[in-house]
Amino acid sequence: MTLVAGIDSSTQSTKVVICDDTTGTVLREGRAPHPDGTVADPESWWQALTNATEGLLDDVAAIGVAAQQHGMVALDEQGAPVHPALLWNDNRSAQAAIDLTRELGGPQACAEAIGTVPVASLTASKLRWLAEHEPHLADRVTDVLLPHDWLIWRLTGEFVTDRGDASGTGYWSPREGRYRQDVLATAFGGRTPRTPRVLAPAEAAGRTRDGKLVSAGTGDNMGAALGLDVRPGDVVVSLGTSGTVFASVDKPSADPTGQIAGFADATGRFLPLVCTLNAARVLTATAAMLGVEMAEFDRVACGAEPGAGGLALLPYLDGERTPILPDASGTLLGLRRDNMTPENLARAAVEGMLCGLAAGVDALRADGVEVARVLLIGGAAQSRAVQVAAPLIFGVPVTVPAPAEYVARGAARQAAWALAGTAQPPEWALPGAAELEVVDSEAGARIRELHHRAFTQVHGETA
Ligand SMILES: Nc1ncnc2c1ncn2[C@@H]1O[C@H](COP(=O)(O)OP(=O)(O)O)[C@@H](O)[C@H]1O
Ligand SMILES: O=C(CO)[C@@H](O)[C@H](O)COP(=O)(O)O
Repeated sequence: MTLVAGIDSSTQSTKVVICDDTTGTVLREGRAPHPDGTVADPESWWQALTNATEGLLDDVAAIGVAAQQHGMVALDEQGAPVHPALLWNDNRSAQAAIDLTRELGGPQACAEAIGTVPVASLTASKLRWLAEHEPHLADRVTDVLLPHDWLIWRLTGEFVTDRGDASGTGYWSPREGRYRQDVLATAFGGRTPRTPRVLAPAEAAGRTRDGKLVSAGTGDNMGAALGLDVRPGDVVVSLGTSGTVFASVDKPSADPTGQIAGFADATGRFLPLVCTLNAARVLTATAAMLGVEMAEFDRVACGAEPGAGGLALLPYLDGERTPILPDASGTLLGLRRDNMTPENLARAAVEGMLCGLAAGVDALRADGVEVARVLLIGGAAQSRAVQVAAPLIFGVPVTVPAPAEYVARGAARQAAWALAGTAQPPEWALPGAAELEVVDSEAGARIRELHHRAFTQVHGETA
């Protein structure tokens, strides 16, 4: 049996799976936490990767790495970061995104050029922030990498990336399949640092010092799409640190409203994606406020009726990316003496988080994406309260794949693909799944309406 490793270096932790390359069966797993925060020393990812893979890689033939998207790793001539990496969830670049959008000719021109209207998360916005606020550091930058590119560089010594992660920079065009040096120069005050070579989906990045093949790697959402083998009609909702909604399609998106980021995927297709800043941590923060563990939180939330007695939580605890409200905070509306219970509050947290993602499903549908079912993954997909509320709020059948690290599985599948050198990735059967049917679509519609009214009341119709 040949073994392949998949590594997911996401916001909160690094996860590793060791799989059989022909079936995808997971034989061993590892994980290690990342420090909290919206900036990071890339060395902390390397340390976590080293800890999470300890003793797991000896008999592995190939390695794939998927990581959190967009993070700005700006290196000097010696290969040292000139500034701690600014992560996707760091909002200091919000004004830079607005300025960059204007300089590039407005939202429509941006969507056409780079597939996405810049928001604070994009690497291009972060480079603009660096150029404006730390010009002496910007002058020293020779290479700009993303988190997965940096890890691949540490593993192989090569400066390479893939089209999936490149499409999240804001200076690589999914439609044209090439870097837009003009956009990079505009973002970075006329500077044009080197960018990593974009590999084909099954191309290898290189080898580790001890001879293991390393595949191109990709962004974590592209990794999940590969790990789930997403098909037409499937829309994935991932409830990790971020909440993401995405699908695999054959044409690039160009949404001038800025809701949908028109990314590329890791197979040669496209991955329109809506991303919220507030997902699993809305639940953990609410649980902490109620003074309960997550298992108890689920029990409490399931004790409330759909609609949480009229409570609506707009869960913008870390600001928000979609809708574009980087400076927002959370709002709880509808409190009365008779509905002010822990049960309703817990349920409102679940419903508020899911309503933001349901708006993302609507946006993809409006963009022409077929929505036959939602595939629910990520840490918070394991919450029973989430599983109860999700079919109501999404209004379509929800499939919860067996608990697994799907980003890491996608990275492992890419490694197996690079090893095989075949035209298509290996067929890996998915482990079992729970199917959740919509039981009361009227209750779901009422919850969506409650949140829409709450949103309009606080942020206006067009925010
Ligand atoms: N049963 C659960 N209910 C709610 N949240 C959960 C549950 N299990 C894990 N989580 C949360 O999921 C998050 C981790 O999800 P994950 O998809 O691994 O995130 P990321 O990939 O962004 O690091 C953590 O915030 C964790 O607290
Ligand atoms: O910025 C995005 C997508 O555009 C995020 O989805 C990041 O890629 C972080 O992912 P998680 O750590 O939440 O999985």
